[in-house]
Amino acid sequence: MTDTAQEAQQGRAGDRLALPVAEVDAGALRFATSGDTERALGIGAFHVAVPEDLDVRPGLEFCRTFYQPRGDDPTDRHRGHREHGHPASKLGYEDRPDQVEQLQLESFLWQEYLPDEVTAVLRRMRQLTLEILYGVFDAVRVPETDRDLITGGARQDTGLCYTTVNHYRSGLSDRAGIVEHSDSGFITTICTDQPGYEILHEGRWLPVRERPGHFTVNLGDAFRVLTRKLPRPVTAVYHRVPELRPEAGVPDRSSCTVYMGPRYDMPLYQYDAEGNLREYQNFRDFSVKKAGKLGYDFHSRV
Ligand SMILES: O=C(O)CCC(=O)C(=O)O
Ligand SMILES: [Fe+2]
Repeated sequence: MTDTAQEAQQGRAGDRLALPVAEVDAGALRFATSGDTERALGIGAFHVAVPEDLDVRPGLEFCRTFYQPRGDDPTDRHRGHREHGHPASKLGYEDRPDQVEQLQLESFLWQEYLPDEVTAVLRRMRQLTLEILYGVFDAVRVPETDRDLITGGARQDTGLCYTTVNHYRSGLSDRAGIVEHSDSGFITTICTDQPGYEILHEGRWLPVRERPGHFTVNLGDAFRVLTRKLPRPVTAVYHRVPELRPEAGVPDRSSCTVYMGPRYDMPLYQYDAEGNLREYQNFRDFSVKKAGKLGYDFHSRV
């Protein structure tokens, strides 16, 4: 095989990484081949087709308004989120040290704080994320009977599920778009409007090849810890967005995500080599330590 053909087969051509592709069909996650499943678990990231009847535009449009000052309309939920305070949330708005500014809201607060059409998009993304999570549990053979315990009840929405709405402020120079990190939970589904997402793959940072009409899905630390001693451990993908520069006529990069992980009052779990489930570490302790390593303050309200 030529080098180029080999690289294309491995999903690396022209120094862009082509991720494995899956779809959710009648609630079940399907990769094109079993080789794709293996690659997806090894990379810790893959693409999933956006369902045909899901229009993500209200989500992406909200990424372009949430940080704007609210006008005279006190009921406007599209704008004013920098100043809002979101008192019912333990997360809320954050001005990060990198280019990104973020609004993070738990799923039980979407209806209260977000425009209805944004809540509708996020709820569809949440359902899809749950189906993908269960598909990955199947792939690594996590027994059905353990899943409610491990996730804190992702199916009943009693685990931790939140959205992150990202605005990359291209006007801020000399800083990363979003600094390299792994996500802390089990899984994150990302909807974005522009390239920029990069993965650390075999020791090199590679931009991921865009696949229109697809979400990008990341596997996170909670999955890595859970499966570390199993025959098929999954990778918590290390990812980043490098500094973005302003371009005339091009809006700032946007993304909105749905994240699922353990609640902060729960343990992370891990299977031992015999396949027995053990408590590993309190998830809040794990998260505080990790934020410190990244140079972030951990959410002050959690
Ligand atoms: O904007 C992106 O593509 C990635 C965002 C991200 O990594 C995050 O919100 O954790
Ligand atoms: Fe991330």
